[in-house]
Amino acid sequence: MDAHDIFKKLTRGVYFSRKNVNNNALKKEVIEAPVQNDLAAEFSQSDEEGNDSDVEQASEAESEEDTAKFSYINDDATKSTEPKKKKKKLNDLEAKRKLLEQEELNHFRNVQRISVTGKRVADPIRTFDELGEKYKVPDKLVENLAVCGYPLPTPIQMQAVPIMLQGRSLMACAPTGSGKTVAFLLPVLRDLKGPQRKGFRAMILAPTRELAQQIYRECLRLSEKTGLKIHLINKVSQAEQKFGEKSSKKYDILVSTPNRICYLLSRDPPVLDFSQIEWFIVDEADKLMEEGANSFKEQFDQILGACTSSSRKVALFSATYTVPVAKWAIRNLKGLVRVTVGERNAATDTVQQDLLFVGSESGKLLAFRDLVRGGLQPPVLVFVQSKDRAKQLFSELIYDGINVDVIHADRTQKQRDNVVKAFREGKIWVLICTELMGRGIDFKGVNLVVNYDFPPTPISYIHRIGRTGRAGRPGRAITYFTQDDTPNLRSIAHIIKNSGGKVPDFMLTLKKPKKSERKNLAKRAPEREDILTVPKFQMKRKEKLKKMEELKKRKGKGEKGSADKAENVDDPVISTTMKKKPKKKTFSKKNKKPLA
Ligand SMILES: Nc1ncnc2c1ncn2[C@@H]1O[C@H](COP(=O)(O)OP(=O)(O)OP(=O)(O)O)[C@@H](O)[C@H]1O
Repeated sequence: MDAHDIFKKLTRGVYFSRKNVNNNALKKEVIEAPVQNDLAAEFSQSDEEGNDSDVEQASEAESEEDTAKFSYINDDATKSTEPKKKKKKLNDLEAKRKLLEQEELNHFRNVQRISVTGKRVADPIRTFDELGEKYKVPDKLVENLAVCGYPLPTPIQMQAVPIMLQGRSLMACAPTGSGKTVAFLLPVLRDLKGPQRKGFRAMILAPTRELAQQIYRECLRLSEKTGLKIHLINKVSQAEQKFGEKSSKKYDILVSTPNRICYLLSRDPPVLDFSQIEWFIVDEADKLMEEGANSFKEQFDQILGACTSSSRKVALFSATYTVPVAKWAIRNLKGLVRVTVGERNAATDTVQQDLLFVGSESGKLLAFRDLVRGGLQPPVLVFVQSKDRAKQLFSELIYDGINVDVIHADRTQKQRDNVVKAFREGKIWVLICTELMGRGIDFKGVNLVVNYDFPPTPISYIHRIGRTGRAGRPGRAITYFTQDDTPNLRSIAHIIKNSGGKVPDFMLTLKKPKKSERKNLAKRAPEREDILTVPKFQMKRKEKLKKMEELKKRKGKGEKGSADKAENVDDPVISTTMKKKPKKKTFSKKNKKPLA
């Protein structure tokens, strides 16, 4: 008879329960025993999530160990613990494997500077080839990516594409020029699974016509040979004729600006039908959802309201993050995932940024001429705060013999198209523009952005300077400022510092402007002296003559029809000019000479 048998005899009839056992002694034993799951030790250095699960596992192990002790009095105890131990070992191995995977995933996201918020978020992809295996993305689409010259996904593509392929709504923020267009086009093209003649199933909204055109072109390139039909509303008058009841059924994807769509939706009967829309994509979401006078919010709500399908998903993309958009998304989008690449509201770190104090308005012109004299590397984009100032600067630079042109909302669609095309083709070296070109436009290889007029908001600064330094290329941005620009100087200095640039210390400690002051600046740019080198009295005579000529011309013409107006209302700045009679101005390019 061994000790075990003696113990059994002595304790016959005694019932053991958890209460009867000396808990403290038992616990001590469990803790001091070589814990079977060595995970706790191994992952003690892991992140918060890992540690949490370690704690859970340790307590699970503890309770299982307890059970083993109590079952000791049972005759069959030894037999029954065997499979349990095996199962536990398997569970532990599985848990260990999962933890390792999670660790590796977290590390990968950290390296790519991807952060995600949401439940059960899809893992990021490392290569485009993975899309075929995991998400059944057709070979054709993957081949098109290679043809476009995209060998590997950018961080936003790595994470946004699988999330959208999971069928989840998304709010994505990633730096300017980081490939957000492909990030939303690719999953949409996969999800629509070829043409179906059901009418529009995806819609992409952009704030300006130029950006809508650019997205349309990228969509055509990526959807090559998929059979999907994409439509860009260029002219509302044409669209009205085009979208009869049947003809609109043949298109799968619509790309447009909000005003054009709203105009067509408000026709009686409505020219567009959005009841089949599955994907509602908003590029530059913070711009399109901005509240206040001259904003797009009303149009945004109207369009979203027309997308009545229960399977509708929404994806919001921008380089800048605003709290109202995040709040709206959290409140309205089921199963939302939020993705941010890098720091929120940061400038691209591939752009070398400089701030230059120019003293006065005339100092800006001197500084720009100095820049040209020192050698300018085209293409160059120059931002000013208004159409009038764009025209003034153009008149100055054209007489300097600079190969320059100008784009703003007063120019006709044809003129705007021609200018963009010429700039893309390198026929224009310096392009003067307004906020109209500040967002989304992807001119390949812009070497320099000049903020001739200080940006109205830090957000505008990030987008404007993001026209250079795109897709990992280096770029440069110079921002002129005068005493009048001090209110926003502090925030912009911080943006420069945060992206690795150097700024004088005093700028970082300038007084913070009041909220009301910032709001006013965002709404209305400061009054500035005209851009001119000709004495003022000569200019006034010239202006009088010009105005008289314009009056004569206008008398000969009637007002434009409402459809024409809808063509010309891409951005809020333009819509304010709708009330005025259209001015027409043509620019002589006779004096254009290439840069010396
Ligand atoms: N995977 C990729 N590999 C290399 N280049 C890419 C890749 N994806 C996109 N690009 C290129 O990167 C450039 C910028 O892309 P895109 O215009 O989509 O940027 P974005 O993030 O939308 O910028 P913005 O915020 O200014 O609108 C484009 O010229 C595009 O062709």
